Amino acid sequence: MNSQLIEELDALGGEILPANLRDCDEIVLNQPGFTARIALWGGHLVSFKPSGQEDWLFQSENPGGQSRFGRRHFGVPVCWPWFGAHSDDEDMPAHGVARYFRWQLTEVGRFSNGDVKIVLSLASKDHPLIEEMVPQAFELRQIMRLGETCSVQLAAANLSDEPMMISEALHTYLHIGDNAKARITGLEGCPYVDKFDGGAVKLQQGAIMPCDTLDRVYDQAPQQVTLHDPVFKRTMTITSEGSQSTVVWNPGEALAKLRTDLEDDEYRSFVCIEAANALQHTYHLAPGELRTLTQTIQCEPIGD
Ligand SMILES: O=P(O)(O)OC[C@H]1O[C@@H](O)[C@H](O)[C@@H](O)[C@@H]1O
Repeated sequence: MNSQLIEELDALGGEILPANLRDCDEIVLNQPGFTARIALWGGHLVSFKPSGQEDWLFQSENPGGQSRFGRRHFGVPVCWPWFGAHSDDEDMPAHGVARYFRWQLTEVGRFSNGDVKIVLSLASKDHPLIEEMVPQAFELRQIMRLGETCSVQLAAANLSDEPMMISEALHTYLHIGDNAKARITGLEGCPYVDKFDGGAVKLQQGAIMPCDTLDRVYDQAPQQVTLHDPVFKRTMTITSEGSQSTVVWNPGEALAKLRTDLEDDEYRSFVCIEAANALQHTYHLAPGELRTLTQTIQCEPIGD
């Protein structure tokens, strides 16, 4: 890794530590107001923990599948260039390739208001296996902005001379005190595809509560959704830009027990609210085109 970047990270109060995640390095940031961790494997923002608060992001205790395409459940995985199963090849891993490769740290600094800026990139040309799996050349960049709020912007460029078919998500695992008590508002009246009910199309009636056994792709969703957590006594506002679908996922008890890459009880401690473009919002990224998808989390305490 470039020594200037390491010096810049050091000046920010950050360091790179060897982690146990696929033996890949992790960036650890210690700031006066928060700590954060970013795994270069998969380019995951793993943890964002403001001082005196519970982490905003969930991390599974389970190390996940140890194969090349083993899944890990924490932080903000990037699903790209496909969301869910591959459209015509069942041997391809779920949710694309971006979360299974090592990203490069390319920039470290601050925004003008003092927020920390970390930029990671993943270029297909640097990974022969990606070139085998995805015919078109591309480059991805994530700009993480960490301060009073926490945001991830994914920028994707098609560097080939053919269009690319894209579905995508920032698959954020939000950390909650108890999924039976947490509630999501903002999606009332939106149509959704219920993946736990054979893809039936339904209309959201009222708030989502409990946050249990949900695998839903919402369409025409507003760009802002709120997660109310009476146990951690906070509300999180999740704002998306560049997203036409909002995915809400919690595996529930039965599915969690079947999974070997998640501990049995962990479904109680997270709900995923994902900024996405999926199903009918799959789109063509033209040669030379760049698109961005952004998700920002804000958090407010709930008084007693
Ligand atoms: O286990 P994975 O591949 O990380 O995916 C978790 C879930 O991610 C959600 O976004 C999908 O809608 C679910 O169908 C999927 O099960």
